[in-house]
Amino acid sequence: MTALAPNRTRGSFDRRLLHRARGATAYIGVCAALGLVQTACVVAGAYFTASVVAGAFAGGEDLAALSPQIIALAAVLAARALLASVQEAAAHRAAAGVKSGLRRQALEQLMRLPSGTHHTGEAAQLLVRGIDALDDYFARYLPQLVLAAVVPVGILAVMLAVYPPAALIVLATLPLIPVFGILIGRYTQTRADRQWAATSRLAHHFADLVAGLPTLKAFGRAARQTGAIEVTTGEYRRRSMSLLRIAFCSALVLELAASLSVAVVAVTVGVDLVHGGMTGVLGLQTALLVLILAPEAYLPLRNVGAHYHASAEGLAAAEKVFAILAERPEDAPPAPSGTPAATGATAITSAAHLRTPLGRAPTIQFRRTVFAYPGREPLPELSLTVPAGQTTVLTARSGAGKSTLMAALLGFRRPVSGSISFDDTDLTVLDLAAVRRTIAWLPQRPVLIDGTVAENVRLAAPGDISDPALAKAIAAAHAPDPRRRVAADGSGLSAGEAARVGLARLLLRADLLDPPILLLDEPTAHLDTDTEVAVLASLAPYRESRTVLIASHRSAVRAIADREVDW
Ligand SMILES: Nc1ncnc2c1ncn2[C@@H]1O[C@H](COP(=O)(O)OP(=O)(O)OP(=O)(O)O)[C@@H](O)[C@H]1O
Repeated sequence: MTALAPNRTRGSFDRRLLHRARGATAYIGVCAALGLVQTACVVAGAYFTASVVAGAFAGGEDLAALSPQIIALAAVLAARALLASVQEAAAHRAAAGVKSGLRRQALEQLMRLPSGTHHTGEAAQLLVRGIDALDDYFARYLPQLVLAAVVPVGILAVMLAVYPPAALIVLATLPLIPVFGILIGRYTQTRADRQWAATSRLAHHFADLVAGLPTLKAFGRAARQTGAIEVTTGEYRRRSMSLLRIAFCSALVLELAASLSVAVVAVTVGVDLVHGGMTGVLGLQTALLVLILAPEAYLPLRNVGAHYHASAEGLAAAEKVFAILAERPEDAPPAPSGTPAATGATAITSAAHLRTPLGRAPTIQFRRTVFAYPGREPLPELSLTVPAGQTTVLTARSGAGKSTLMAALLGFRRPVSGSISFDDTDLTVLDLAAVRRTIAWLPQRPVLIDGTVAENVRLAAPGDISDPALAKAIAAAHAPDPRRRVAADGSGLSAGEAARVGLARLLLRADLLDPPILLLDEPTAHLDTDTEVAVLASLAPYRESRTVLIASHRSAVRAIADREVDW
């Protein structure tokens, strides 16, 4: 699992997040509008507070005389509270929209990518916890970013109008906050990276340890892992504490810079008051207004820094999602318009098309096809014909590429050279979704979900599946009791039972969708001879008039072959 390290290169405002999601741009508009109203509220609140205090202390006004200002102040405070809740609601709406958009796009892309490209656990963590972390980005960080742009400008304008020296002091000291923030950020960058790496190592270590616990126990090595865990968690603790120290120091520095700046404003205002630069009720009111406004000018900038750290994980997750979205799927999109696939002239574009009026299943041809996995020697070149309507058994040695070949027919793998064709139409110009609908596939290790055997078999085809159809497939495959519970890791079933659940799925798919191609990868590898014979007998009617490709070394399977292929 890779750590979700914060985005270091693109800064904290990722336009792609806004472009990718409907409603997010509107949300920024809402934030800007609310920011303006909030600025007005800050200024109005300061004004009314100053006038009430100055009126009461310097002007000697009583409660009745001051009540209009007090009511106005209460209204301003209520408006601020209302704005905050509107802001919160808008933020959650926007975040929900962006998150579901990102999840949908990432899921679609993951389904287009070859299986195994991404670690399942990592992808699940990214799409669930990682993307959820964007809440902080939308609900806290972005609004503060907008406020940081609007509030100081509004306050400076008011200060410039009522007391220019304070405006100049704030103008001169305000940039210190982002400058200090950036300097501290740079300093913490490497440490934060190391912290993310340590978190990742710890997560890996734990996951591996738990998965391997039975083996470790069997070999009497479980106790020794305690030391290893101590080392990893110790490193994690040290790095966390060091990062926390920096976080506290950084907050202190920003706080100090803001406080000193406000103190300079306060001293200037105070000196002016003492030396008679500001006199009377109006003088005190102006002084108070400036003193109340000064910290408000620094506040949004300080908050931006604080909320950036909170939203870093969400940003990092978004970055990883964008990396996935940028990956080029091996199953490239269908051919551009004008090509045979697009016009439908010669292409296989639907299951119905494959079921030709002759009821003929396609001939599949691999011509000088070479497959290669990253970092591995390419597999040997292969030319092979799988004749229409016949059963071909692949008997090549283990590791020769039989499963790879089946994955390629489903579009999960692409040859680096050579071609694959269905009835002389190249796979690359076919609509992959349509091709997949024409195939029923039993992988070597059928994927299982948490649930009952029946629920697992029902994955064969979309839509409602009748109980009799389900029962027929389960019986034909000699699968276990449909009510039995299965875990996603296959526990609850033996390897042979799991294989028969996969076979029941294939048979059900064949019954419901009538695909003209069957691919079976080691269908009887874990079965005893009697069950194997029974299962192969059940398969016999399904093989008729279909192009069937089976990978197996078993003699009972080889006995049903019209053709055997080795390489
Ligand atoms: N995801 C992968 N990454 C790297 N190499 C892989 C991957 N999948 C398969 N290979 C390699 O490609 C080769 C062919 O694998 P494949 O599973 O297609 O063989 P096979 O003929 O089906 O083997 P078996 O009979 O043992 O199932 C093997 O050397 C295997 O190690």
